[in-house]
Amino acid sequence: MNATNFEIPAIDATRLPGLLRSMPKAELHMHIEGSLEPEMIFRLAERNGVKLAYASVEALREAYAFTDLQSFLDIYYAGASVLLTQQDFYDMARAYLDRAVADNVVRAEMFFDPQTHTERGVAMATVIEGLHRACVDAEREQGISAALILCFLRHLPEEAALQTLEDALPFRDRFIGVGLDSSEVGHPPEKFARVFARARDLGLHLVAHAGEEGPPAYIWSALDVLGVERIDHGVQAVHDPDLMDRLARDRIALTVCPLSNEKLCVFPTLADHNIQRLLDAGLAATVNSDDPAYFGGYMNTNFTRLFEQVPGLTAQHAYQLAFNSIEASFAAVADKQRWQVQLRECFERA
Ligand code: HPA
Ligand SMILES: [Zn+2]
Repeated sequence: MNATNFEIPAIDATRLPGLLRSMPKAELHMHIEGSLEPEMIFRLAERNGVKLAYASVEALREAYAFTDLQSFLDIYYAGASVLLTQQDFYDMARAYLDRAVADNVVRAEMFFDPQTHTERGVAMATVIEGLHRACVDAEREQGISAALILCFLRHLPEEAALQTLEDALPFRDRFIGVGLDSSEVGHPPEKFARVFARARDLGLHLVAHAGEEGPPAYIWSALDVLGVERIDHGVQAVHDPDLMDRLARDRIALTVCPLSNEKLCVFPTLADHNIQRLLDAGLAATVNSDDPAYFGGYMNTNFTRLFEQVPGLTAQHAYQLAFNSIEASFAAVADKQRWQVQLRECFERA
């Protein structure tokens, strides 16, 4: 099914990797703390006098052998412990936005986890002002449109999320929405009903991780209890035909993360990924990098490896994925229309 009404011209398969790289795209699911490369972790640890549990960049990288979400999160939170000053948050976000620009990402909506930092004594202002300044400078100097989404850690109580939202309100104009991340199983979306209701009253966009490792029921409650506009991951939806119908009917975007799913063993191999099934059922699936420094690649690596490994994916799917990402972004309508024109021209030229 094609929700764009644009049948792309016949494209030689050898041109597909180049197209995947050059097409304009939006990244809607990436955790800025997950863009900390081992080299930067060591540089910041030295700058801030933080002691690391690993002797070298190589030793740290070797520890990136994950069996599930929790095995990753343990290392991810340890890596984030080197972030202390506003400059640290700025440097991390500028480095990611540089990589995004190189991958022809025209819009980046970046998750950040304030509780990971405020629990260590870092001020909310330090986190948000550093990240925000990076967005402003990247936009001005490189033309990328960048925005922030504040995520609550779901393994912590809802009271902590409510307090985090209140603490962030002096910076209300610095982020566009709220999300829900960290350990999924055992922490269903409905645990956060009150804080999402409060965020909605504040006019914030709402998203949540659901159906990464957790069951379809978590996707239903993210939609019907939290009222989210997009589902982060959502790949477990295929186990519930009624849910598939609902997601297709309402064009609820799924922000799918192929290399993340491979590294966290959500699918046995990348070739087993169900993204083609999602797209062919008319769901607004998108491709994203999640935690690019930990999972083996940024946006274009996610696209090119996915299309190398999943045999049925075509140029029409590539167009649909990029179209969906722009459509599902929270950017201004005029910007979205401009990027969709650029996308179409990119395929017409190919
Ligand atoms: O993939 C993820 N899932 C849940 N929480 C996360 N925090 C960073 N990455 C992830
Ligand atoms: Zn994620």
